[in-house]
Amino acid sequence: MADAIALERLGHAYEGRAVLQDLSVQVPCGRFFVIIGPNGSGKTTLLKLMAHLLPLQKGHLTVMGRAVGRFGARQLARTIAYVPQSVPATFAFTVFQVVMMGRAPHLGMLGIEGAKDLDLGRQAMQLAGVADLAERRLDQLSGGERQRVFIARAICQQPAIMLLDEPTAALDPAHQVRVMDLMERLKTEQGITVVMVSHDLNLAAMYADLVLLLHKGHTAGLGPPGKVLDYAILEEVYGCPLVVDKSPLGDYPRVHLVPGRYMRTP
Ligand SMILES: Nc1ncnc2c1ncn2[C@@H]1O[C@H](COP(=O)(O)OP(=O)(O)OP(=O)(O)O)[C@@H](O)[C@H]1O
Repeated sequence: MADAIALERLGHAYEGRAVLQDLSVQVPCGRFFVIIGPNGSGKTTLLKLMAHLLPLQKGHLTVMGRAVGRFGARQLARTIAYVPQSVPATFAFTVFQVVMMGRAPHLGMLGIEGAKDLDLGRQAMQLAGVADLAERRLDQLSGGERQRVFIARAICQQPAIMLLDEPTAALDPAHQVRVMDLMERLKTEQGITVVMVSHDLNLAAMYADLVLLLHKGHTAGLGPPGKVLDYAILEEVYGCPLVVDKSPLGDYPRVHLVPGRYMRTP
């Protein structure tokens, strides 16, 4: 299977401080790929590099077999949709207007939306569960509602690859499952490649085909959840005790945090 994204010896530094080092990773087309790792391990930086929101400093990055720098902005926007970690609340547009921005790379010279574009916008709002908020302004929404609006915008963009930075962080359990199920459906029914940063190890366990565990800008684990979500690997990377057992729902690892009081010796 071709790779949706391939990194070769990728490195990145901010003001001379290296945050990603020598990363070589392939994301095969049509897979659900989840990036996990401690705070500051480089997950968002990696996702922004994949989206070409940060300039490539070191190494190679190809998207659908083509060097990322060789894409025009419009072409890249038709290929990749990016949902940021936090979205500005002070955005004086309505939900529907924001969702329709996802159509921009598909519109003609005059930028006029047709009936098909408007339908796709409404469908995307339905799928992300924000249809009833269509006429509300973004600054009148809760954090979780705003997050779902940006997911709707990404769906409306009809990309081949979805990059999502902690899309479930502000969501209640029902909306978390809804977003994860939706991404799984986009993968299964439309062959979309989903790359997601998450701190939720159990969501990663249940939905990911492949998990990348980052530690201080390096790969500490890469493979199916059953291989990467191993307690010894996780404890070493996160630096805290964890218990991993088997989910009652199926053949998935399940990760438990361990309260400090269980670690004290009597
Ligand atoms: N614009 C920036 N300028 C300087 N340093 C930055 C910048 N953005 C991120 N960093 C630093 O780079 C490192 C990696 O940051 P990044 O946001 O990629 O981590 P992360 O794994 O996504 O973290 P988190 O789980 O907390 O969201 C951190 O040490 C962070 O402080």
